Amino acid sequence: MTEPQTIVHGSPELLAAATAARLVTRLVDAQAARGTASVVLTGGRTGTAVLEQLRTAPARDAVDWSRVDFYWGDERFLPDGDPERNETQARSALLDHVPVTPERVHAMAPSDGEFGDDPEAAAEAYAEVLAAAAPPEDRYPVPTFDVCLLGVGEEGHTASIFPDSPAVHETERTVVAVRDCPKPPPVRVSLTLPAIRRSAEVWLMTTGAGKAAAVAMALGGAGEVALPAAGATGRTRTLWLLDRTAAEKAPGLSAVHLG
Ligand SMILES: O=C(O)[C@H](O)[C@@H](O)[C@H](O)[C@H](O)COP(=O)(O)O
Repeated sequence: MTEPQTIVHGSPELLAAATAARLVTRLVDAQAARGTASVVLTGGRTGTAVLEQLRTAPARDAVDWSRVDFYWGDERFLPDGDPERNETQARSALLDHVPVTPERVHAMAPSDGEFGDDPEAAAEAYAEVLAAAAPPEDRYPVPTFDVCLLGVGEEGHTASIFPDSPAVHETERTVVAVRDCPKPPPVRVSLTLPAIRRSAEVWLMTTGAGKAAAVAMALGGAGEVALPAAGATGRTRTLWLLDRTAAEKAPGLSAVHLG
């Protein structure tokens, strides 16, 4: 577990643009080191804004998009192409605009796909996708994602892991179905915290005064059951990327207040 670092940006727009630039550099560095890179995408306004900014970023094509593996931290369990699906929004924001390798875009199954309306089957299938991508020497069925992008909810959820939910108590499975999700739509598929924690770097990105209490609790030592975002840590780096309003209640933020 790495201690969280915090960077505070002057506005949500600046946070999205700066995080897009940060992601370009992270992916380029990974490809320089290994020839490939992997990123876990998130749903939500903030995560999608980052992809929108990435689409028009000047350095965008410093990344060899054909050698990036894309995963999702969670997905709304809806029919293929539904505008509310995180995959649909990510394709519209970025993936349809860069030369990705289709087989390297690892979307979670839709509710009208090969597993039908069975989110448990979709979750098990995605766990198998992760296991197949995991290096055998790691002896853990999840690859070491170079970066896992996550949003944060007002009550501290991240991905589709909500406070005191079955998902936050899950310690064995890497991907679970989520029902009765407090944030609509109610049925989802989500990585669990043990899976998220396999990431080299976890970046939690959030903006707005509505998130300030959750951010303050997470950075103030809250436990993951009450505040699941607090349990989203990377093996080499945990980075909280905030705008000023989301940071306003955080304890002793020694972060650099960037422009
Ligand atoms: O599918 C989802 O809804 C997301 O994965 C979810 O975890 C989201 O990231 C947070 O709810 C923050 O959303 P905002 O960035 O829109 O506040």
